[in-house]
Amino acid sequence: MAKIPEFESVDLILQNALNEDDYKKVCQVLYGNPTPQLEISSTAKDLANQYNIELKAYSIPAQEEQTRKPRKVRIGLYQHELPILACSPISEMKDAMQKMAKNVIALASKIGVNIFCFQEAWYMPFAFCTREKIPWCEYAESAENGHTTQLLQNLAKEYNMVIISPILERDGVDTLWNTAVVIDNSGDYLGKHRKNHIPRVGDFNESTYYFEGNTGHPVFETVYGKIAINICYGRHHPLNWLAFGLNGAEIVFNPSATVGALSEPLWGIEARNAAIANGYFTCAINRVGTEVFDNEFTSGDGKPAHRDFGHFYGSSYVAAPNGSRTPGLSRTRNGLLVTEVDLNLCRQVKDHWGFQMTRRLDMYAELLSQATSPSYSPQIIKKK
Ligand SMILES: NC(=O)NCCC(=O)O
Repeated sequence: MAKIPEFESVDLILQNALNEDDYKKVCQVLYGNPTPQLEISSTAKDLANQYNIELKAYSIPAQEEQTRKPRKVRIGLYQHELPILACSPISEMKDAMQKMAKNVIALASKIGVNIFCFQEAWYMPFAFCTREKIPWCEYAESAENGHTTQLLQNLAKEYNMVIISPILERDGVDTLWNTAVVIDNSGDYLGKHRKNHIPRVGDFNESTYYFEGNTGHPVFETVYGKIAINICYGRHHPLNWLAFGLNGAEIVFNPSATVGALSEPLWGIEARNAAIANGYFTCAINRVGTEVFDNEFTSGDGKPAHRDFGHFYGSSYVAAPNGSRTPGLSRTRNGLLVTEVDLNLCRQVKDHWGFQMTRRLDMYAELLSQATSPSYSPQIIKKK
């Protein structure tokens, strides 16, 4: 049966269906305060066209303050499909990915990006659905000094950019992890975070490849702000988001790989809700395209075996603590989303809403510690 072509974006459907005035009203309700477009130079536009990258740039402003200067930071999120076939030789895939990384980071630098983040396991096919170990485990690298980290260290230094690189990590005793490496703007390795929550749902059963992370909820202090990474499936866990907030994050990145049939209705909600609840910016980045493998696999759901996972729907976006968000990138194309945020907005929203002041952590801490006990009995009141 012929596949129905993927539509480009909900945004485009709305824009085409509504007149300008109605579109503005709908956006005000759906997206919150407007996120004005940033000007992009013709050099950057030409480069984006040459690389076939959708390029969008917005700003999320804050109010001017009397006692603090604005803290403007440009965030770059890059979503992409595989540049060559999923089952191509690993060295060819890595070469193609490295070339792509060099191009897109050079492009990001032309728009003044300060912090750049790739999607989950960005330099490889998302092959965990196959449950085959060979060759996919061969993609794993050292977080501290693997080839990918080394390449990005050079680029970070060249462009004075903090780079977040989500990889498949192989540690010194051959344990694999799903890890985000943080490289600072001078090109130094700053640290890493390992994915805390591993999905076991349908084809997203990654548990045979790597363990639940053991790095807690680190926040990385960079010259551009305090940043953290909540990798993919962790976005379904509100306490995971909370923990990064407790440690002082101002921007939390959610590098992901997820498909439409599974999660698309949740996509626009979860990272945005986390921004509102925790008083920080969130950046949701998803893969694009359909990755086809040589060998068939099943999903353990009684349906026929298949060779692809489904369509990774892109739609990367940035959400602010006041609930406003940028439009999403396309569902079908490689894209670079640049968003200029003023980090002062975090405290302004905290002062306005008082969510942090009113949150009763002590009450929840007590409940959570009781709920982790095997003798926990839920507090239910019944009619006698
Ligand atoms: N990579 C990954 O964690 N995918 C899970 C799918 C989802 O959470 O939407």
